Amino acid sequence: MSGKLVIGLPSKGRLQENANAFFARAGLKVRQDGGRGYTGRLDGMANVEIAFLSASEIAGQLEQGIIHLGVTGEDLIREKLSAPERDVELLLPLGFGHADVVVAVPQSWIDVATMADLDDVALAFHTKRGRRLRVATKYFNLTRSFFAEHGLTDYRIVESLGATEGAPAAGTAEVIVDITSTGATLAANNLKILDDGTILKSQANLVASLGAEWSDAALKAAGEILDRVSAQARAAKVIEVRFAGEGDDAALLDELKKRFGVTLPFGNGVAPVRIAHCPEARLYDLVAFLYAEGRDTVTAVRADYVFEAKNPLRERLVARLKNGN
Ligand SMILES: Nc1ncnc2c1ncn2[C@@H]1O[C@H](COP(=O)(O)OP(=O)(O)OP(=O)(O)O)[C@@H](O)[C@H]1O
Ligand SMILES: O=P(O)(O)OC[C@H]1O[C@H](OP(=O)(O)OP(=O)(O)O)[C@H](O)[C@@H]1O
Ligand SMILES: [Mg+2]
Repeated sequence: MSGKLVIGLPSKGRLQENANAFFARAGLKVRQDGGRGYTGRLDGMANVEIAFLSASEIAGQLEQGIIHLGVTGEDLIREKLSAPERDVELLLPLGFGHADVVVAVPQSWIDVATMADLDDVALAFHTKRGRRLRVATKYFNLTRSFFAEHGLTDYRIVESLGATEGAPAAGTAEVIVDITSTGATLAANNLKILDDGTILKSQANLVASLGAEWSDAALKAAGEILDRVSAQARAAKVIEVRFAGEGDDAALLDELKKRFGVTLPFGNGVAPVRIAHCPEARLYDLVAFLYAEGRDTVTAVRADYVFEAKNPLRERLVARLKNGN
């Protein structure tokens, strides 16, 4: 290995578009080699290599330490890794790729609403038919552990790699475990989610491999990416407000902190320009207050980044790498 930071990104679809947008917000442009190649880079970061992979391959390569960082669904991390707590760190939920892994049964099963009801049905089914209730899924591990937590043992899994929601109507299974986002596919197949049948609320995460070879260059590149991401996220939450200072303004600044929830990123100094980061929802209240205080001009700018040397995200990665190996 070159010692570079290797990042696994989804190679297609909505996950890919959203992952690219996530890096772009942090000022990092994803470039695909040759336009459609399966490798790439981040503009301006010489020590980064990108591998375009399927979401499930990303989970596997994080486990094996082939890639350092990856963007993939939490569902795939929990399903494919034998010891996710030991082998990876979920650094940041990314706010896209939302999908719930759920247990669903035919809507016609009107007296089945909970996992306990399903347990009753499973026992009755076995007794009456002489065979066990079938659950169609590709989430073997999540299904086994969730069913075990609910004391449900009288079933068998039938592997389904696609069109899982069609299994009950096709007669290949009675129950399904699959992901749902809008619920349209379940509804179209006359299925309903059990009241306590949500196994996992998944979304895409930025995930770090703890078993990868972390060279100094790789760790430095990851640190810069995480700093940019944190700075952008912090900046997106506030608006920078400037107004004329009068005297040391200590009392006024204290009042701003109490009444408007602002932070004073550069402290209560004697500088004539006061800089306050105001929650967006409080901006006009703050401006009106400053007018009333005799500050005739207030400007509000959006900071592109609010960098902070102490970054819990980067520190957690470093701490996990120290402890985990
Ligand atoms: N509506 C959706 N359909 C499919 N996946 C979704 C949906 N919403 C979110 N996801 C998430 O996207 C990830 C799966 O992505 P994708 O289907 O590209 O990967 P894959 O399963 O490896 O590839 P393939 O579907 O080609 O086998 C999972 O983490 C899943 O939870
Ligand atoms: O709740 P919904 O919004 O209806 O989404 C859920 C469906 O979307 C996915 O399939 P997709 O069409 O992406 O095809 P895939 O199975 O090939 O990934 C998933 O496998 C579900 O079947
Ligand atoms: Mg898919």
